[in-house]
Amino acid sequence: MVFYSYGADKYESHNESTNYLLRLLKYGEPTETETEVGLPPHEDMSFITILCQNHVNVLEIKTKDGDWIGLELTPPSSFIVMAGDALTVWSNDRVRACTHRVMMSGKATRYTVGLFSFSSKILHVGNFWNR
Ligand SMILES: O=C(O)CCC(=O)C(=O)O
Ligand SMILES: [Fe+2]
Repeated sequence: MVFYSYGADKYESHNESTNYLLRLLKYGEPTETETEVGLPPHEDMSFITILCQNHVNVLEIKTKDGDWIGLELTPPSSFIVMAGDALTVWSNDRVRACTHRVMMSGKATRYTVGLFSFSSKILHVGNFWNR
C-alpha cells in the first residue's frame, strides 16, 4: 500500500528482503507501588508494526502537537498499523514513525501480539521517479 501510494510499481526486492519478528507481550495490572507506564514512549525500529491487543485499550499515540491520545479501538481486537523508523528513513521523512506508549490502569492484564517487519537488504523500488 505504501509503495502503491508512492506510484512505485516494482518492489519485489522489498518482499524478498523482509523479515518478521512476532512478539507476545503481557502487562500485568500495576500494583500500588508500581508506575502506570507499561512501556515508555518510543518509536519502533521496524518498517511497519502491526499490533493486536486484548480488551485492555491503553495504547497511546503522540500527536504532532505533542499531546497523547488513547486509542479507543472498537472492537479492541482491531489491528493497529504503525510506521516505524525504517519507513521514515525510506520515505525521506514523509511517513513519520509513530511515537507510542502503554499506560496501564485498572485491574486487568494486557496482552498484545506484535508483528514487526524489517528489511534485511538494500531496497530497490523502481519507476517512481518517472511519474
Ligand atoms: O503493547 C503494545 O500495544 C505496544 C507494544 C510495542 O509498542 C512494542 O512492542 O514495541
Ligand atoms: Fe512499539
